[in-house]
Amino acid sequence: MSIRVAVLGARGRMGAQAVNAVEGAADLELVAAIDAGDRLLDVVDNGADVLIDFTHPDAVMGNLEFAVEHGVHAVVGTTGMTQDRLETLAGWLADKPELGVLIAPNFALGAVLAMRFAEQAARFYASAEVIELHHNRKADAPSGTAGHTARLISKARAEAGIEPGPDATTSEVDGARGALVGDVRVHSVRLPGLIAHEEILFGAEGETLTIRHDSMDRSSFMPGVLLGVRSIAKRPGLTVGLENVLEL
Ligand SMILES: NC(=O)C1=CN([C@@H]2O[C@H](COP(=O)(O)OP(=O)(O)OC[C@H]3O[C@@H](n4cnc5c(N)ncnc54)[C@H](OP(=O)(O)O)[C@@H]3O)[C@@H](O)[C@H]2O)C=CC1
Ligand SMILES: O=C(O)C1=N[C@H](C(=O)O)C[C@H](O)C1
Repeated sequence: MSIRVAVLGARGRMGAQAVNAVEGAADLELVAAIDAGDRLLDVVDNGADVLIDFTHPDAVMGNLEFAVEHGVHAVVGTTGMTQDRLETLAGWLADKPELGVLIAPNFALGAVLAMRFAEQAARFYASAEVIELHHNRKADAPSGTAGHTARLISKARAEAGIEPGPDATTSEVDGARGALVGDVRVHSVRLPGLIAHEEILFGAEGETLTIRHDSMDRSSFMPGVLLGVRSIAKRPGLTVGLENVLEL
């Protein structure tokens, strides 16, 4: 039996890709393609098992409240999922123990691996910075991926008892040293021509390590999205990060 899927944000850059990916998968059936202003109840009326959300940070929590209320599993790529939001979502899910929600800051395999590699490197380097580069139509900065990467590095360093490395800056034009996420500096670049790119830089005496990932095409996110859709019914509760599904 096929998995019945609804796509939210269906006319957007990612939603349109997700619609095509679902339509191209023999074991999935697209039952609703919904964008801003469309009728959300079609998700339920058309019997969706799983919804995919690629909408907007301002819309995603409302969509998730709806999904949980109506017993629809959710696979979420939309950014803006702060710790407060994750706690709220976990609270909603506590009343629906059979339901699964996957929040993935990045569905591209290479990006997930890059984050894992950065987490592993973090305990060996006191100094680390993240540069993320995206298309100039992106609403949020820093990217969800960069935020997640920075938090992973901060946590790994703290667990290893490492303080962030020295920085002699005493005079700064506002923003020149980037934004602090945890205790990691994150720098955001926005340019037409880019899709989604991230560099994680580590420095120590006499050496640097750079981990870089590039999504050249939004199709790079689709295998991860489909994996999420196929596995979410077997993962009740809240899962944050595709690395957990991949068992990295
Ligand atoms: N996790 C991952 O791997 C990835 C995540 N993303 C994230 O996905 C999100 C979407 O990105 P992208 O596709 O580039 O953005 P787009 O702006 O191209 O698409 C978003 C779409 O969602 C629509 N929308 C807004 N509100 C609602 C709503 N309440 N219900 C249904 N549809 C709605 C928008 O309509 P309108 O324009 O009319 O508002 C638009 O068509 C972003 O947060 C982005 O960071 C992106 C790439 C990969
Ligand atoms: O908006 C995008 O394009 C992307 N958003 C996600 C993010 O903010 O990390 C994932 C990827 O970087 C593309």
